[in-house]
Amino acid sequence: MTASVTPVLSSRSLYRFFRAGEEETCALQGVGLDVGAGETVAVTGPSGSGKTTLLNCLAGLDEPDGGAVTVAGERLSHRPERERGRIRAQHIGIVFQSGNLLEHLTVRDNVALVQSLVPARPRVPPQVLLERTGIAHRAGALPRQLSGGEAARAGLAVALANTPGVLLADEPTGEVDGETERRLLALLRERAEEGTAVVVVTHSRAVAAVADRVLRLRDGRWT
Ligand SMILES: Nc1ncnc2c1ncn2[C@@H]1O[C@H](COP(=O)(O)OP(=O)(O)OP(=O)(O)O)[C@@H](O)[C@H]1O
Repeated sequence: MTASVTPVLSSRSLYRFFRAGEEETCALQGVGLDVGAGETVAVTGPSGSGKTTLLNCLAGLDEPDGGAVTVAGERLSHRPERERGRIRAQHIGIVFQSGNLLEHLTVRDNVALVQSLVPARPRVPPQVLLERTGIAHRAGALPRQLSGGEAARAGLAVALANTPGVLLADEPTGEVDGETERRLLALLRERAEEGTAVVVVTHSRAVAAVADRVLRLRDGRWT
């Protein structure tokens, strides 16, 4: 897959520090990244190397202490939360380990809610999306009634609900069996082929194998 010339997602020299008492951790130390439309980038690295911190900054869920994030030509970092929320809803789908499902809504209604946030967007009907992610049979279930693998599939359906230009996924296949992993990977590839820029944090070789580029973080820097 060849990336387009203009990146859909960019980070420039990202820094993020965490302070706990006397101790300071430099979770990100000048991380740059450009991801083009249709490109899939896998981010690997040991525990504590900064992968989740990077994804949080790329999603606008966390603010970097230095550097900038740009999505679809708009600066995402160092903007009020309300504006970051708007940019996220328009351009970014997120699959996080902590889950992206609202507990009081069924799987189907979680998808429908996300789609209602940006009404003008062309998109796949919820039922079709749930079938493609292999979770249609649990459409009426609440998140707490799902197994880990089912929750992963439902989470991907929600992340893809608005046909986002950027998909950020933290270990999306962490809790699924081999067959489900193949199915989710096929879906990620399909989205990338339709033009989505995908960044996936993973320890899985199968996931890294389908990526166009595999980047490795260590101590908050690319190695
Ligand atoms: N909110 C926080 N407060 C203090 N330190 C933090 C915070 N979040 C992350 N860190 C520290 O920043 C570093 C990077 O953490 P991060 O979660 O990004 O790593 P990771 O590569 O995703 O790890 P894992 O593979 O174990 O999920 C770690 O040393 C972690 O302890």
